[in-house]
Amino acid sequence: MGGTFDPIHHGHLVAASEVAAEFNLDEVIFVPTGQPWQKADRDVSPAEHRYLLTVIATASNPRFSVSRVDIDRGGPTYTIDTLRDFRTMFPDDELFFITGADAMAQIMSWKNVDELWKLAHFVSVTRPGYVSEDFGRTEEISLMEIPAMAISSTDLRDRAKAGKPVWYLVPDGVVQYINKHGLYMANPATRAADSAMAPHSGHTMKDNHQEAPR
Ligand SMILES: Nc1ncnc2c1ncn2[C@@H]1O[C@H](COP(=O)(O)OP(=O)(O)OP(=O)(O)O)[C@@H](O)[C@H]1O
Ligand SMILES: O=C(O)c1ccc[n+]([C@@H]2O[C@H](COP(=O)([O-])O)[C@@H](O)[C@H]2O)c1
Repeated sequence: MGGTFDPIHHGHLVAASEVAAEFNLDEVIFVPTGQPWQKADRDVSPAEHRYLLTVIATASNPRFSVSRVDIDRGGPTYTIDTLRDFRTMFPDDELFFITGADAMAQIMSWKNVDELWKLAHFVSVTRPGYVSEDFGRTEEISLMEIPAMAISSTDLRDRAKAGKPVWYLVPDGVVQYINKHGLYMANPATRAADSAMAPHSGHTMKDNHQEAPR
């Protein structure tokens, strides 16, 4: 399952879990993007933060793991490269690529799209607000309904910036990592000061800090 994961949230995790159960997958490998070229018009957090957030969020599930291939390759991330790398790493395995309906709707704009179908079977899960589409490629794309999770990373970043809670929309460890590193804050100077702070220093950041639920 590829994604920018800025930050990873329960929508991603439920999608992965549902597809793993439905298709009897041995493992779901989360692949954070290096440079998501179709998001070049917006700020994307450094890959190392997104990678660690993904590791934290998936750590409790023995069938979940995280790959650095797209980050370590460098340059813009194309799924054609991801799948070629995975085919090399797992020559005898059946490969699936998990997307949400919004990502699937854009797939015809992806690099070398005609070759993608030969490298993996695509599973597109439902996502609130988007229409599921298989472009008539019923052999290559499975559409799957999952419990509706109206969560997006964009909304989470906006909430964190506005000082609204993100608790329970993401795993607890993701909230703690966001706090520790001051991710998505309005003021980068404040972010640098906060990320240098030791945990439990007594400092409170009323505008940005995610207060723990009481
Ligand atoms: N709530 C969700 N339900 C189902 N699929 C999702 C959901 N959120 C994301 N996905 C899918 O997960 C993959 C990675 O998504 P991505 O990391 O871009 O998250 P996002 O929430 O869409 O981020 P952003 O709001 O920053 O664009 C994509 O295939 C996307 O369609
Ligand atoms: O290959 C492409 O050209 C391409 C274009 C856009 C997105 N993708 C992949 O789609 C996955 C979801 O992307 P995103 O931007 O929704 O996080 C992620 O693995 C991206 O690398 C791939």
